[in-house]
Amino acid sequence: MSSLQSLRLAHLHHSHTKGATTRHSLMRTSLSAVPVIDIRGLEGASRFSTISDIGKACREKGYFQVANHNIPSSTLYGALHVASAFFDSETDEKQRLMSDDITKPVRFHMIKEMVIGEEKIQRLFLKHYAHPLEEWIHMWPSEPLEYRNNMGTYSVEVRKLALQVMEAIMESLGLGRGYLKNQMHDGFQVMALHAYPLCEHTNPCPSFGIAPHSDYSIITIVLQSSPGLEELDPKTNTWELLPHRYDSLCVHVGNYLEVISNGLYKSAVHQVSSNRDSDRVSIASLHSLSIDEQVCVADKLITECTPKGYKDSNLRDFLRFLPINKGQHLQCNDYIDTLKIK
Ligand SMILES: O=C(O)CCC(=O)C(=O)O
Ligand SMILES: [Fe+2]
Repeated sequence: MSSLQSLRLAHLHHSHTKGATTRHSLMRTSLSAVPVIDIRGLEGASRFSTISDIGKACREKGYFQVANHNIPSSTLYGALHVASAFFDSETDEKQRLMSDDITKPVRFHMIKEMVIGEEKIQRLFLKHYAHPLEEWIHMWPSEPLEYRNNMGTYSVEVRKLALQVMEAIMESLGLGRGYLKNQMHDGFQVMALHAYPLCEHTNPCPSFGIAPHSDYSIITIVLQSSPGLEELDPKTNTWELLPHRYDSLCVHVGNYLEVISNGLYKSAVHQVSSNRDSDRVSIASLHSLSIDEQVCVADKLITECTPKGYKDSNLRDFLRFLPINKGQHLQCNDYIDTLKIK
């Protein structure tokens, strides 16, 4: 495939609206403010300065883009292509995987809204567990035919990158390279795929992609087919539109990294605005410890001046928390707020 421009979701040209009241109408800052980490710097003599740059980005922003990772463009495009093809297809697979049960390891969901008495698709969503791959891949969509192969290849590659980044993050916190290494190797990976239809409304577009939220992960790595992801800059309280480069990936500090770091690295609050120029597909890969493994504040980061700020918790606690909070979309920092020791 030569270009992501061909990633069109032709039949999804529905408008998607959500109450403008939920939208954070904050100013956007310039594109250049999003930190970019050249991940090759982790090899060799520049490791120390790269780790320090990663630490600064996590502390000051909670997000950064990764350049020069080893994931081939063909793997990125291949994953976006099958994601798009799945959302675009009319197969029974969607029906088979459709569910409101958020505890299912593989789940397809359609978020619809009433717009002037008419039901419109706001967003399509497919979630699947991804690690260990052999355990889950047979449950993934079997159509399009290349889905499992392309998405499987990407999930393995992005996990390697996530492990490399998490190791560097632990080092940046002064916890050492081996901190939680085995637990992260045995950890959990879930992929959340989204398709956002084109917004048909004229400016200002009243519709909304995903409301502001933070992720239930240590880190999340997002791949997007076109711009739309916006990050809340905690210092300026403004939204930054993530610049779109075809082969760059965005890393978010997730709720569990906020816990481990005792609040030194805060969860990235992000949202997706509606698309006025094109349909959009994204693949978020969420990485955390295994489902029953307790995540605790690192002992080394608990001091007299910085007492333990978060309760111990695990992913299963989060899954239990979701249904009582309507299950679909957490707003901002709903979950992490329940873990804070006040
Ligand atoms: O569509 C995106 O870029 C972001 C998706 C997201 O925030 C998520 O899956 O948690
Ligand atoms: Fe997210």
